[in-house]
Amino acid sequence: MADQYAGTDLGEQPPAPPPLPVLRWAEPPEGPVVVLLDQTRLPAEEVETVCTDVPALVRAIQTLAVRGAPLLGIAGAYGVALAAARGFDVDAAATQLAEARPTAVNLAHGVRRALDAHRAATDKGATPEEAATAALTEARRLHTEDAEASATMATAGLALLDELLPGGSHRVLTHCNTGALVSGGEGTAFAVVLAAHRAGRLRRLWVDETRPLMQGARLTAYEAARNGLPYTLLTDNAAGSLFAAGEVDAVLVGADRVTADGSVANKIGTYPLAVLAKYHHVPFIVVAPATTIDPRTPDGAATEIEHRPGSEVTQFTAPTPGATAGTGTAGGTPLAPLGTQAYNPAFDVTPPELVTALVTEAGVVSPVTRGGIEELCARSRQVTIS
Ligand SMILES: CSC[C@H]1O[C@H](OP(=O)(O)O)[C@H](O)[C@@H]1O
Repeated sequence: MADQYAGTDLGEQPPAPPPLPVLRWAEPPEGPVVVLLDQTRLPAEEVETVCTDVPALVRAIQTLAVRGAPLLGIAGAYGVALAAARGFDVDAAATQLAEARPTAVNLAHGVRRALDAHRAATDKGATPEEAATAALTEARRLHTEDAEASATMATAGLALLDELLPGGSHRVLTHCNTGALVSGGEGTAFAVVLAAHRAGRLRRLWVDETRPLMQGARLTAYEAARNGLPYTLLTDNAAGSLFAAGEVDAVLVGADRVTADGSVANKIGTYPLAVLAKYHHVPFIVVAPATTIDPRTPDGAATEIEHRPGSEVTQFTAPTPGATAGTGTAGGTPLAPLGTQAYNPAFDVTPPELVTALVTEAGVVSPVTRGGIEELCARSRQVTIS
């Protein structure tokens, strides 16, 4: 392929960048808050949003100011801690947080962990302050666990890439954003890409722009640039031609929910990549922490897929405080005639038979089967308990 696509040349490799302040708990004099990097403003601006109550955090989740399955779980847990610390109705807060977005099971999981910690403390006679502290401690534990899971998955994922693609440096295609912006650590699939880069085995990262909210163009390219990766952006509809040209060695994506049979719900546009990978005999690898596995949802058909406003498809909205790109708020630039109806599912489902391997911190499953999922769940409970 013509060398004009040889990857964004960043010249001298910059030193590893400081960690992104993606989400943190703070206790200023006026009371505890959850502070998050507003992802709707990236890459143009690095702006923090301070959430002083649960409705503000719910809005941040719904507008994707904070997003990405593992980080949604962490945000949900801190949201319960925030409600408890500020004397709000904790049960009502937990319901509002868990229902803010339906597909990423991590959100409900994180809310549940903090809520259970709060209830357990209360049941043991803890004061409201002590119960609030218990919820915060659990949120912090989940935050740390996710960072550790990210590092484990990065190592396991790179070992798998080296096993599947011996002897070379890898050309990886990824979809949406799965880096530090979705994680307590360096991410899921993107953490594997980072590990390959640091090991000198990333030849190129192909970055799907990921319509309509452009998580790839806005966020993955931002993380790739700040880490000095050789990356090339492409429109989603250009991916097929890359496979046809033999330019993709592996596909690495994240997940929002892995069901009991191994079906993978992930950003819309993932399923077509899995079909392309199958047709072109390219490994299709899903990287997700065990908190993304949901054994209670039997299969992909039972997975609730979030449908978002059609205006995200029919309009472009320049990043403004609290507005999701394309939400049709004042000032949106029409990309279609006004009144155009748009189909806008935020996720699709990839059946397990199209997944080469599922990489988690509890182990790698390949092929992806119901039994393999059950084994991961059993192992992750052991990991959690230990
Ligand atoms: C590995 S979690 C990242 C996951 O979340 C994204 O969805 P969204 O940006 O709507 O939160 C997408 O599905 C990514 O794969």
